[in-house]
Amino acid sequence: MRYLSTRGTAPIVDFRAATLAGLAADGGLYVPETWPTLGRDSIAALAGLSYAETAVRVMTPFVGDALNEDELRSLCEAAYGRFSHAAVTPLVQLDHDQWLLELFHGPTLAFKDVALQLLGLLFERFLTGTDKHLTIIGATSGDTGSAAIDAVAGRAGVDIFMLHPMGRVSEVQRRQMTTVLAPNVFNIAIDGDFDQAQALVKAAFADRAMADRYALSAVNSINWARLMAQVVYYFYAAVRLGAPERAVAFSVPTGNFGDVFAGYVAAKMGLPVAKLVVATNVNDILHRALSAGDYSKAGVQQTATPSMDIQVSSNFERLLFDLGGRDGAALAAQMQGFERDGVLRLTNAQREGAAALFTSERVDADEMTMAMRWAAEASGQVIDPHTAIGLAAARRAATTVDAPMVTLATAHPAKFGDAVERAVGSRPTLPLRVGDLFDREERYTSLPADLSVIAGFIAEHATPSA
Ligand SMILES: Cc1ncc(COP(=O)(O)O)c(C=O)c1O
Ligand SMILES: N[C@@H](CCOP(=O)(O)O)C(=O)O
Repeated sequence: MRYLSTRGTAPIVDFRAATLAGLAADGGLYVPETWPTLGRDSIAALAGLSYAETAVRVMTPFVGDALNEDELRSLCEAAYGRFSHAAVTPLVQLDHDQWLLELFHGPTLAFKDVALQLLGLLFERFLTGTDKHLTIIGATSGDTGSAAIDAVAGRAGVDIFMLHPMGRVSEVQRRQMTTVLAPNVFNIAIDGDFDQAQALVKAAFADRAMADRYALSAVNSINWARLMAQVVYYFYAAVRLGAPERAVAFSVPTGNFGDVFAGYVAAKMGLPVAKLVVATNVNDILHRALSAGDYSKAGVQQTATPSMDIQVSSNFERLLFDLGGRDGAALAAQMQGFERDGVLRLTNAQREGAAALFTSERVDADEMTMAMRWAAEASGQVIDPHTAIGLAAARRAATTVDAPMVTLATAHPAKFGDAVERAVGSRPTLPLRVGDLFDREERYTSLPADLSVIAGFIAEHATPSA
């Protein structure tokens, strides 16, 4: 399998190179040259397989000859062996049509672990036997940071610099990052929002001298390997609910459009997906894009769902590229216009293509609270606020979708104890596995949202690549 850039001018690369690079040299995102498909028989044959084995079957076509099947299997077994639930991503039924897919049983209690546990191992595997040293630079609105840090802390050949927006993540999220004191982990609290953090990361990659000197790599969902690993749970869940005989719909609380784009990839691979519901909070750029073709920036509002307080959704570029006829030059012009003016109008082809599979819902704070209460009252499930945005959207969309509806439960409720307590009146307990989080020493550096300052900090602490 080979990977090309959405902006059309970077060299085409294999899976190993796409994983190690993260972002393509022309500023675009890597996508597979073609979408591999799994036929009905192959999908039916996933029934009853373990999560790790399902992952091997779904990911093998994307990995190509970068790993043989046994190597991929041993990485998957190691990655998913660290999850606290035997099913890795269990399904929970809420009522006749509504289900939750619990994606938070990994070490840092959010769906990011599903991909990042594997990505940490892929980095290690691809660096073994080389003298290359990777410098990971990432941006987080709360969950990617801790999952990425857990995946690479203490590993040889890798340093990680993680930017989070100061004061805009929950205390549990912050402590999960800042209490990891491994010498290769550098937490940076920037004076700005997540969009600024993400823009700084992309600007660092655009500085080709810096990117090459430090072998910059990405752990955000701009890295294709992240999305590839997230495709797996769509298959795993759908097969348990009757696929390929029965189509299944998914509601996905959305920020950077990575998780829901993985659902699009699953559909492209042949999984019968009845609908993908893109659920946003009041930071609704994706809802406006999908319902009215208007992808234009508005100021970011702080909400009880901090991980979704995003207005520039990186992976939307991948969708626009695929639906726009895979024309790198046209997409580059569209994205440059967006970067310049903060406005992008979808073409008719992009709008119609999106409408065939996606629908979108904007969910406000009251509806989020109602969804948390409904889950608690109807089925005794305490859900986190992000999941509640997805569930509120799922219940609205269910009136027009004739299929089982699965909401992706993206974080453990204890990560957002204050918001959960406000909604349902009791505070969820942190699982024992996070240990003495509130007693541990924290370490982070506060810096302005300024590339030259961030680059200076990296130059001071990172190891240049061989
Ligand atoms: C708990 C939670 N839910 C939902 C999202 C949104 O996912 P995505 O950015 O892949 O759209 C995030 C952040 O990415 C998150 O941390
Ligand atoms: N919500 C995310 C934002 C970054 O998303 P990613 O999936 O692109 O890494 C977070 O928790 O950091």
